[in-house]
Amino acid sequence: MLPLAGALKQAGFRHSLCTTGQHRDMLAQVFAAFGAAPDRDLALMRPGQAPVALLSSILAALPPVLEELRPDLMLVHGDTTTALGAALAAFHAGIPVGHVEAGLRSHDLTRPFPEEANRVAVDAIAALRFAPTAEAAANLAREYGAGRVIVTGNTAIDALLAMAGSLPQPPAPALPRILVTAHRRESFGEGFRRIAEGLRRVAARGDVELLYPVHPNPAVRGAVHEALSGRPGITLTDPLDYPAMIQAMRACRFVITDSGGLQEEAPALGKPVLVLREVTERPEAVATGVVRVIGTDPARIEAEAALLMDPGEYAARARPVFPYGDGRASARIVAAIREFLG
Ligand SMILES: CC(=O)N[C@@H]1[C@@H](OP(=O)(O)OP(=O)(O)OC[C@H]2O[C@@H](n3ccc(=O)[nH]c3=O)[C@H](O)[C@@H]2O)O[C@H](CO)[C@@H](O)[C@@H]1O
Repeated sequence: MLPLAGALKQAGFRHSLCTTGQHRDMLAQVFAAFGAAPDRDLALMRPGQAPVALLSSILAALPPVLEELRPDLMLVHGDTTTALGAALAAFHAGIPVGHVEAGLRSHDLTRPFPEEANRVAVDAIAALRFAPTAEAAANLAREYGAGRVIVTGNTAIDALLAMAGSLPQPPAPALPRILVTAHRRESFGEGFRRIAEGLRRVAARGDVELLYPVHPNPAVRGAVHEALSGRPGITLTDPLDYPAMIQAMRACRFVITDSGGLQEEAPALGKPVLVLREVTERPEAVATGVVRVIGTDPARIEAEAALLMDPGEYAARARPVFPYGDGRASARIVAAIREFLG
């Protein structure tokens, strides 16, 4: 959202940046990287808080803020519980909602959980739906008709290209590096055990190193450290700050992940992605061949990683593709907002 905030400011709109504090430790460094700061920090994150408890705190904390600020529009991004809570609170206050990253659908309400349901609910409420792709816009048109859907690209790609452009080319690692992230709720338990076994098999090749920045959610951290800590060829780290994450993507050979953002970012940086999910809401990069959805079967993870170690196969699948935006999403969103507010 920070590129969009910058574009709004430049266009002469007054805005107020409000954070709920969901993932607050990961948020501070993002603001720092963009030289920005929140205007309001609701500081609602509590240890061990389930998404539904966070949702109820947002619904309690936001109304007085909205009452005070009385905005003409509330903008939310993506599929977090924060986005859902903010959209609901704005809707109840009679404030129109603009949804950035609208229309993504895995078409399975339980995967990713709870994000798919969050997206559907936010889109239902939104007065303006900013779809990253034509396919996302088509999903919205099927559900709500074509009105108030604008294909803009994702502001996440604005952020990525701006930040990557300001960083030097990272040095090449000694051994080919595979960047790994996995933190989806629907993978907790058996899914993580299978993913860990797959990663151990990949590391056992001996000709690669795996770099895994581990999500701070205690349910993720515990399981990952127990399964993978101390394994040769596997480095577990704390989450990387955003510029370091971009450098890690640029320096790696390919990415293995269940994340959503990385399915957009890594292809824009020319890196193949193996997705540890059964379904994705981002089919566009899959269609280019740069991203492949492989599930969590350890043998499949091992085999797909082996394929990407093959020079010919790699050359065919490692190229920059930009299905999720050209870095100008914020400008398009600002133009649409200007028209909407009149
Ligand atoms: C279900 C799903 O697909 N939802 C996605 C979800 O994102 P997610 O939960 O899949 O999260 P990630 O994509 O992994 O990361 C987020 C960002 O943080 C960077 N990052 C990551 C690890 C690290 O150590 N250092 C970092 O800097 C990374 O590069 C990226 O920019 O929420 C977003 C908001 O609503 C949605 O837009 C998006 O649909």
